[in-house]
Amino acid sequence: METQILDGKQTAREIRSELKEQIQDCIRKGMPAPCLAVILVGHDEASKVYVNNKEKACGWIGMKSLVCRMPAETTQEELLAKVQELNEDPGVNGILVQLPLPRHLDADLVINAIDPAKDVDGFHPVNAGKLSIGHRDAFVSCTPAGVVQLLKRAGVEIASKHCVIAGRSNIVGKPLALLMLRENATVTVCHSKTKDLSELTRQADIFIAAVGRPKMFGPEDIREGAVVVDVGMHRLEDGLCGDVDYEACMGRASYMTPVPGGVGPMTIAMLLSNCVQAYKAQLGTRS
Ligand SMILES: Nc1nc2c(c(=O)[nH]1)N[C@@H](CN(C=O)c1ccc(C(=O)N[C@@H](CCC(=O)O)C(=O)O)cc1)CN2
Repeated sequence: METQILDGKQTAREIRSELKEQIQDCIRKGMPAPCLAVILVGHDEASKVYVNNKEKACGWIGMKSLVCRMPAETTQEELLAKVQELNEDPGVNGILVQLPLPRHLDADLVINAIDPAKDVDGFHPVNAGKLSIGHRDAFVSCTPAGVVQLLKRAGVEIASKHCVIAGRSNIVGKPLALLMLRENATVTVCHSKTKDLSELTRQADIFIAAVGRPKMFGPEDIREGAVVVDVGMHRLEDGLCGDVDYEACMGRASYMTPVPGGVGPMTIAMLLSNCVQAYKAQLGTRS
């Protein structure tokens, strides 16, 4: 079987150009450029790469970015004070705190402190709760939103399909299950306590791997012709890979996302989209 690549880089490029147009329209009408504030605490190397990618992406679409780099020793109080300062800054439309935080910091406490109207990661309980009851004005977390956009823009049918998600994290697995339900898929969520995991993944029309274990899934775990989406991101000695053995599944899956170049760039594209959504909503309340 020929496997079609779900090209996240190209799709993210298309989304960025749509957002750039929207921002230029707003600026032509006299509105200020939108601004995304990113807080990076400590020196996690991968986080530095991701924050740099976010900063670059903002520049590409005409969005301002404010990167607050804070030392690893930052206290909970100092971090909460920074979040509050950004909440109160009318020039800041979106706020995110890059995860993971250093171990001594409570991420939930920090996320709860972000104004839900500026929570462009979609992690705040208000936004997560709104998603769970179908409110469409909530910010949806970027990776799940990116997966759905990648599938829809590639013309992959989701409605009535059996979608199996391996992984139940708060930032990917759980919101992704809700989004796929919203798209009328039949959703199965697997996790570390699931028995006969392979029996379930082989039943999937759409299999989404989000377990955080390099190359955990191979051709024996997917049905011939399944759509395979790999949310994993691992830096091994021979380069980046995902949760799926990409080369081994080539020729068995009908569609597959590469790592890198699949879900990752879509995560950033959807972050930009959320920030433009926040910007427009805030301008609407101010006009
Ligand atoms: N506050 C947040 N923290 C984290 C999030 C998030 O959504 N919000 N998600 C991940 C990291 N992440 C975004 O921050 C992220 C990971 C990977 C990529 C990406 O574009 N990957 C590229 C390869 C990049 C490289 O060269 O290493 C790809 O897959 O092609 C973007 C964003 C955890 N933290």
